Amino acid sequence: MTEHTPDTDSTVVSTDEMDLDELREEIRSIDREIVELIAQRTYVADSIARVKTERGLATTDESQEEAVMARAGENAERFDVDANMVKAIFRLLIELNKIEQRNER
Ligand SMILES: C=C(O[C@@H]1C=C(C(=O)O)C=C[C@H]1O)C(=O)O
Repeated sequence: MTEHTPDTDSTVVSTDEMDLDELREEIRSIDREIVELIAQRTYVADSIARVKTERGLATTDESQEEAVMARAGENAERFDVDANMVKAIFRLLIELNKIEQRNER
């Protein structure tokens, strides 16, 4: 059942709506953190690109990509989220990093 409580303006808002707003605020904060972490991952890729240039290494390192993907699967299981979905996201993150590295070199 939906309860109703007056807010500070004395208009009536449902507690269900308040919960929804709070939960969406939580999502908003998480979304910001996700983008911040993607940015951090991309900055590290810039540094890796410089090391690769110095050492004459190729941008793509398949064995490292396999290790990243395996870790993504393990972490998905650890946090009980769909491993295929998490791996699809990591595939995109890897491609994003490689585009960034190619621009950097
Ligand atoms: C970041 C690197 O460059 C590429 C991008 C990777 C990634 O985003 O995880 C992994 C391997 C490379 O193909 C790396 O070599 O570590």
